[in-house]
This record gives sequence, C-alpha cells and structure tokens, in this order.
Amino acid sequence: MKKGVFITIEGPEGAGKTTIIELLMEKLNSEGYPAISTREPGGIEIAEKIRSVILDKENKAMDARTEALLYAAARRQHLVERVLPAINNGYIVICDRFIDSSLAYQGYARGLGIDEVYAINQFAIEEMMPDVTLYFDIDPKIGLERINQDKGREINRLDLESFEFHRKVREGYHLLCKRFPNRIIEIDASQSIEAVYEHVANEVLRVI
Ligand SMILES: Nc1ncnc2c1ncn2[C@@H]1O[C@H](COP(=O)(O)OP(=O)(O)OP(=O)(O)O)[C@@H](O)[C@H]1O
Ligand SMILES: Cc1cn([C@H]2C[C@H](O)[C@@H](COP(=O)(O)O)O2)c(=O)[nH]c1=O
Repeated sequence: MKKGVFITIEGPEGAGKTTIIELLMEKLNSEGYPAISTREPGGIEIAEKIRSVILDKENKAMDARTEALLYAAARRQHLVERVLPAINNGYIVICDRFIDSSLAYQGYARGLGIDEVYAINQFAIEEMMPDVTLYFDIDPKIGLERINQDKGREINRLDLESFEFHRKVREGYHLLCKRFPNRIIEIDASQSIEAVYEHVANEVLRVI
C-alpha cells in the first residue's frame, strides 16, 4: 500500500526544473520531511546507462519507437529500484520527468500518438501514476536560450532537435494539461527563479 507522495516535475528544455528541485529539496530537508529527488531517464545505474544511449549525439539513426521503448524501459527499472521502495517507506519522491515527458516528446512531438505511447508506458508503470505533476510552462525560445547560455550543461541529442520539435513538445504538454486537469498543475516558468520557487513550494506543501 502506498505511504509516501509521488510528485513529478515536467516541462520543456531549460524550464528550470533542476534549479527549482534543488531549492525545494533544501527546504524539505531543512524542515525534516523524509524526501528524495531523482530524475528520468536515469536516477539509478541501469537507467543512467540507458540514458547515455538515448541521449548520445552520435545515435542519429535511432528510430522513434526504439526511443520510446528505451525511455519506458529506463522508467520501469527506475520505478521498481528507486521510486517504489522510497514511496513504500513513506518518502516524498520528487522526480524530474516521468510519463508525461514520453507523452509530450515521443507521443506528440515525434508523432507516435499520445494513446500509443501511453499504452507502452502502462506496461512499464502498471498503475503507478504521480499524485501530482507540476508542469513548468515556457516558450521554447526562452528555454533553449537558457540552456545554450548554461556553459556547464552538455547539449544532448534531444536538445539538437529542430525548433519546430521543441514547439510541438510544449503544445503536447498543453494537451496533457487539458487531459489530466486534476493531476497536472501549470507553473509559469518564465518568471524569476524566486517567483517560480514560491509557486512550486506552495503547491508541494499543500500536497504533502
Ligand atoms: N526562472 C529562471 N529565470 C532565468 N534563468 C533560469 C530560471 N530557472 C533556471 N534558469 C537557468 O536556466 C538554465 C537551465 O535551468 P535548469 O537546468 O534548471 O532547467 P531544466 O528544466 O532542468 O532543463 P533540462 O530539462 O533541459 O535539463 C540554468 O542555467 C538555470 O540557472
Ligand atoms: C523522461 C523522458 C525524457 N525525454 C527527453 C527530454 C529531454 O530532452 C531529455 C532528458 O534530458 P534532461 O536534461 O534530463 O531533461 O530526454 C523524452 O523525450 N522522453 C522521456 O520519457
């Protein structure tokens, strides 16, 4: 039986997810909440290996369905190895990306179909959907500019997709917000770090 809380953070490139998760973890830890943060694809050894295959700039020939299946495989392993044990021990789990990334990127932007990608992910996650998802909304022009200016960040295969692809990712997320209004909360990620953090912290404190 589920005891903890599963919160996912979603959004396009450069929306500020990593920055805000770090601030949020400082707050949760300092206030004594049992909480961990993790990311997808990755978070554990096997999934990090899958991540490096998916995001390798040299893998230009990767087929869209192969990509979707690799994300789902990394998700499954990360869920059983990292997320579920923490949730079952009463932890708050903050996860940078989850199923909605696959729905927006592979389902909508790649054109595989949101329902089709949902179906393969259902096999991977069974019934384990997030309790709440915070979607960081940002114009891809601003998001891509931010990551290009971030000299510490390595540019990966997905970052190099066309501007049209990144525009469709955002459109895909907007469709998901309409489809799952009870689960997904939209955050205006174009605001200052302080303003985004305040909105996010309020929503998280409300849920936990
Ligand atoms: N609200 C903000 N205003 C201006 N710059 C920001 C804001 N939030 C984050 N940044 C900066 O934008 C860059 C990308 O931020 P961050 O890595 O947190 O985004 P991300 O959503 O995790 O990106 P990705 O998913 O592409 O890895 C960093 O240089 C960060 O300092
Ligand atoms: C989980 C997931 C991720 N993606 C994409 C989104 C990003 O372009 C990269 C991950 O890089 P980040 O710096 O960690 O954000 O992968 C995807 O297309 N589908 C997914 O399911």
